[in-house]
Amino acid sequence: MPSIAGRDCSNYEQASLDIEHEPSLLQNFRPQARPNAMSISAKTTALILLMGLLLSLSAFYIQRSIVYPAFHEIELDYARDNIDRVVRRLETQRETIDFTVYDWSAWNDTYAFIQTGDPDYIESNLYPDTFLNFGFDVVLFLNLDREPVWGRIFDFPVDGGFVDLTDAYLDGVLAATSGFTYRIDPEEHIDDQKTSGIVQVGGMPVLFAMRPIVKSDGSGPHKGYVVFGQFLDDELISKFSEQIVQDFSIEPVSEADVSGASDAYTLAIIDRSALTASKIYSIEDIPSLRATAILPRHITEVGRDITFYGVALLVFLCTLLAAALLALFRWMVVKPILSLKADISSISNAMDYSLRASIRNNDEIGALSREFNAMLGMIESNNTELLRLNAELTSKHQKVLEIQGELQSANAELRRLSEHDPLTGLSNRLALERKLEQAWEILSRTGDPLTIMLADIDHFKLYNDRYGHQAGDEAIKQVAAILTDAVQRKTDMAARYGGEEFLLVLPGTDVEAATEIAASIRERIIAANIEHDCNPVEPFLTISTGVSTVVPRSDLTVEDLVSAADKALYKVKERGRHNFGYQAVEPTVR
Ligand SMILES: Nc1nc2c(ncn2[C@@H]2O[C@H](COP(=O)(O)OP(=O)(O)OP(=O)(O)O)[C@@H](O)[C@H]2O)c(=O)[nH]1
Repeated sequence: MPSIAGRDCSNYEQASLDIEHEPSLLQNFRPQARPNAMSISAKTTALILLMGLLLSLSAFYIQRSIVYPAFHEIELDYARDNIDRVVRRLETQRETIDFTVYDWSAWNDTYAFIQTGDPDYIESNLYPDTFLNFGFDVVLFLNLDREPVWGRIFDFPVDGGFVDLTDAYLDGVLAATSGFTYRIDPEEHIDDQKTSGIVQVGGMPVLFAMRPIVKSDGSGPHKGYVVFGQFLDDELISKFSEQIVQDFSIEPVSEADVSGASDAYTLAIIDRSALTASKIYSIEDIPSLRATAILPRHITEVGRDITFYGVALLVFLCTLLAAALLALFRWMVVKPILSLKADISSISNAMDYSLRASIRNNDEIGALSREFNAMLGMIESNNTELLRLNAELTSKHQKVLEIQGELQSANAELRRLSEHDPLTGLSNRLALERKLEQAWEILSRTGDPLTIMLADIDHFKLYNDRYGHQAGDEAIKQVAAILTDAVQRKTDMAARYGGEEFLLVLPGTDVEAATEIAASIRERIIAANIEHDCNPVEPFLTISTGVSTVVPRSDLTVEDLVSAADKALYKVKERGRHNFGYQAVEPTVR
């Protein structure tokens, strides 16, 4: 079992080992990139692209939901304005007819004419060029019975001539317009004694105005009616369209058609490039015509173009901005970080903590580099201190090992001294007693025999007396060597039992083998021929040996065995020495 010192020393050794391998251990802690790790560049690119996409979608949404509808609303306003212009043109024309009617109806000459039918009045005033100038197709002078005193229906072709259509249309126009006279209230002020409207004659709308014929000062009673009118034919509509620079068409409506919404606009989109705008033209609150214009959707097209090019420009600018931001980010952030990482990797690979990372920027990454360098400084300092401590520890460990070696030597020597006889080097009494107890216990279990031999030098007192005590010691050492050689087995033991007495322990040796060994010892002593000229037995040194063998059992003890050997020795001494004898073991009577 290793000593505590040894255990401590092994700990020191491990500690020393740890320090020596510190760099490689640090390498084991180097973080490994995760397989699915996403770089900052990729994340930033994704973020910028996402922001660009969101921005473009927002712009697209704003354009579609705010800008484009605003353009559409402007377009509708524009359409309403245009159809209003059409209606205003019709109204202006109606007012023109009415004003002209006013001139003719509140005139003493007309007042006289309607009563007399004076041909001079006709000759002087009612010639076709007059109406050609006005552009009026219908000219009626009606008496109070609504019968024409004079009436003509013309058509004025574009060549400047005129066509008399009186015969074809007079009755129709009369039938359609004469019913309007009830609208004129003669009790009203002269300015309000009027009516106007649109009637259908032969499928053609006629815009007309009617006033009662009074004197020039506006006094009555009225004697008839003046009706002027115009066919709202294609020619006139084209003329109006040119004047207001807006094509339009008209169609008759009745009150039932518009069901009270006489001024309502009707706007309908035809396709991407055109829409229709309609409005009811009412005269004296009576729905008369529906004017309809087909309008190009220029504003919507402009809005659509602005929307498209606006979003396209925004996407383009976003892309440019994203690319610029990304490049800037890579230059300002990613590149310095990669440079710092390269520095850290090379320092880590070189395991040289005296190296430092380059500080390229004076920003957060520069601050990070400085912090890293400061940490390297600490590691370097700690490393140096660790190396110093390690060297110190190693030195102390060496000393401990030396002391441990010395202690082990001393222990071994102590153990040897405590178990061996200093003169002969044989086992001493203490080791002998342990050996006997151990052998007795083992053999009592195995059932094998245990032999002991008690050898004693004959007449050794005489030897000492003859050759001196020092020579006696040498003789004792020689006999010890002979006995040691005689016992071959590892389990055997030769011990110094007393002054010139020796005890051999031979586990597993029976009587026959023991007898052979005893004889062999005797032969070796003879062969050694150690001079002892005052030995009464032989002229050389002799020994006597008592042998005893027993299979250890519970009713016997080691002392019984030793006692038997002692008896055997005693008998050999009595019989003249220089021999060996056997004595069986007898239990001690207790
Ligand atoms: N030189 C020396 N003499 C020893 C030592 N130990 C014992 N002796 C001597 O051995 C002698 C033993 O004498 P005795 O016990 O009378 O026996 P013996 O003279 O050998 O006669 P027997 O045993 O009867 O044959 C004594 O004189 C002891 O002094 C020793 O270590 N060295």
